[in-house]
Amino acid sequence: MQTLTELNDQFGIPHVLVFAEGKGGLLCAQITTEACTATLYLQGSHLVHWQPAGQKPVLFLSDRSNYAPGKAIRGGVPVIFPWFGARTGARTDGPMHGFARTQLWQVAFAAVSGKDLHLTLTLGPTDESRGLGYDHFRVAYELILGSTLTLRISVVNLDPEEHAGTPMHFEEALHSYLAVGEPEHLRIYGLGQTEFLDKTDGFKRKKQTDDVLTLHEQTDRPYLNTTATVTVEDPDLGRRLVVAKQGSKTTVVWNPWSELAAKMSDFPAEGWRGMTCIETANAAENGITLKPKEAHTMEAKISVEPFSGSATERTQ
Ligand SMILES: O=P(O)(O)OC[C@H]1O[C@@H](O)[C@H](O)[C@@H](O)[C@@H]1O
Repeated sequence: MQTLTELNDQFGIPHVLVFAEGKGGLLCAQITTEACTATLYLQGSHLVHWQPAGQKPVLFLSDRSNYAPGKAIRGGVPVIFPWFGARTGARTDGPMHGFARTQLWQVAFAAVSGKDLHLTLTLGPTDESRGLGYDHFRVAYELILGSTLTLRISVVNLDPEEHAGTPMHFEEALHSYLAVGEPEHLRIYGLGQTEFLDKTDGFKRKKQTDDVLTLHEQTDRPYLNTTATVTVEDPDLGRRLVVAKQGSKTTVVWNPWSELAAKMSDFPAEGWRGMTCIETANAAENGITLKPKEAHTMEAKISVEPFSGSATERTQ
């Protein structure tokens, strides 16, 4: 495990990148650049805060979140790997949404380029992952923190047997919790004519026929086979959040709404009114299979634009 002293000696950048003890004694990186402020916990490589200069925070973070070894943080951008949701298939053991979000990641690189901080963390096999059957892999997670946020996750199958080795199958998600106004006022563009699994209705496969998605109840939808940029118009906060992506064919829209929120011990009862997740993912039939030595990269880019319209002004 990298100690605080080692982290600050090797990667610290005065006034820009400081490693410190965060909530629950967990190690975190505190970031202040000309363009933004941000906080990332090394457990889970979990970005919990990103705020471009002159903007309100872009990521929702639950004020009832756990901060403890082995427990997932609620909010920010959990890194989901190597399965999405409950594990399915030949083995069904292991935690919901995989082990990556509760493992301690290693800091591998930090540098300022222009107004952005580039930060890379890596995760390799651990006792827990080996016990769950993941022995030969490495994940690199590169964050570019500035006036926009770029999150890039690369996975390589390191099976030593190049030809006779085992293909590695996985799912992944950058589970971004967007901080928004009243969810019913949002207009979400980019998912028209796209099929999704409705997890609130027994995983039934359905199709969104409208160009714009509005939310009125608990929503839990992996949209499949889509590479589209998603735009969230938020009249309450007067901004448009744009989630663009590469190497991703699944987009998940999740809002627990009142009933599920009330059942979540780490979520404020009214928290669902200030968040909606737009997740950049490869899940279900879009899961990735890598031959030995193969790698795959998925990227999400989140940006903020001003928006002065009302919730009902635009129909695209
Ligand atoms: O409570 P967790 O494990 O962080 O998951 C939160 C939600 O994450 C979403 O991505 C899933 O589609 C939902 O089904 C799930 O409830």
